[in-house]
Amino acid sequence: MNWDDTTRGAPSAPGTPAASDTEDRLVGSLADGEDQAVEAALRPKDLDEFIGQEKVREQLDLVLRAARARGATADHVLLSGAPGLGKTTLSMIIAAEMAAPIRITSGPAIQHAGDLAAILSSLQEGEVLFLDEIHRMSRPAEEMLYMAMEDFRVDVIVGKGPGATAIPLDLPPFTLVGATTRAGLLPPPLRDRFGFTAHMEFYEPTELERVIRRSAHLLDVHIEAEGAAEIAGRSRGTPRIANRLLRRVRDYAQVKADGVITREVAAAALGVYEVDTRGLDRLDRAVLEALLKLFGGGPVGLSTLSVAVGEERETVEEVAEPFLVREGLLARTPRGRIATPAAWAHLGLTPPPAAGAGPGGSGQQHLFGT
Ligand SMILES: Nc1ncnc2c1ncn2[C@@H]1O[C@H](COP(=O)(O)OP(=O)(O)OP(=O)(O)O)[C@@H](O)[C@H]1O
Repeated sequence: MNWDDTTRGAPSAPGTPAASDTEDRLVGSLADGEDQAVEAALRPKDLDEFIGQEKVREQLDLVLRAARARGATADHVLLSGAPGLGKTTLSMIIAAEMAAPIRITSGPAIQHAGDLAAILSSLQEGEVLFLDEIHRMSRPAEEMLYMAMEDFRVDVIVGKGPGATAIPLDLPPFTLVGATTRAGLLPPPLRDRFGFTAHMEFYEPTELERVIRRSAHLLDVHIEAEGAAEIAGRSRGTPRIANRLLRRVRDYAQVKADGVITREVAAAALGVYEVDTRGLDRLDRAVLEALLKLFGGGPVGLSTLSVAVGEERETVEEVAEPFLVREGLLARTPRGRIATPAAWAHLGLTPPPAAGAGPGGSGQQHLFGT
């Protein structure tokens, strides 16, 4: 495997999660330094080991088997889905299943067409090129990629201005695996050049339980089924978060218990880290509590809500809200943010009369801020 060392740590750009999602959040979905160090050991190595995503697995299995039977390089693959759902892992599995080497890089690392030409021209026949955050590649690089994907050829421009010449360069057949959190951000000409496109969904708690039990086994941690279920329920549908919570619970079990992760140990450990039964952390709960306790469940404007929580508007909007919306706890409406009945129930509070009717609900006449 060949890691392109410019891959990580590139500046963020529009379309990427807010910086605070990467910083000291146990339930953040982006990889932190510790995740990167242990993830390699926890990655499933083949499709059989890969848990969940049944449809994607079945379809990919067919694509790869057929290519192997033809003795051909596999079609280009586009994987879309939230961070931490297994896109990098699947790209490595594709390479392993095709017995091919893999090169890993990312869109932000390729700012010039020349960067891409250098990578493409050094690929071996059949190699898998994993391009993470493909939607963040520069325009000239993207255009070079069109021809490379379709004709296995690039035009290298030598010189500048009227004297510039395009020198065609043949490439060995390769498989591009592109990953993106937002397939909708890809220009159609790029999207259309992928032979197989898969969207990865958030995982069911039962699938995350299997991820956690498998990881516990690899980390040599003793975990009971109920302990795994407790962690799975708080993992926000994301294997990366499940594995991270498992490591924190393991620490707690080692220091405060006899090393075994039971339901009680998992619940107590995650209580210490302020990750609640649905996977909400301190920030998520602060937003919900302000919405319910200060504004009667809304509607309330984002700016007002952010001031009440003491956070930047962007942090509330980009870090806390997406998960609250996904969980059906908060709704964004043209009149402002509204808590749903599930939010009142989750915080154990009683909605005021005529409140808590959810999006489009009646009786909520007050509008705080904008
Ligand atoms: N289906 C799965 N079964 C078991 N473990 C998984 C699965 N999917 C992901 N994981 C684990 O979750 C962690 C994160 O996965 P991975 O790095 O592949 O996510 P990603 O989607 O590429 O994230 P990013 O977009 O941030 O790069 C890895 O440690 C991997 O082992």
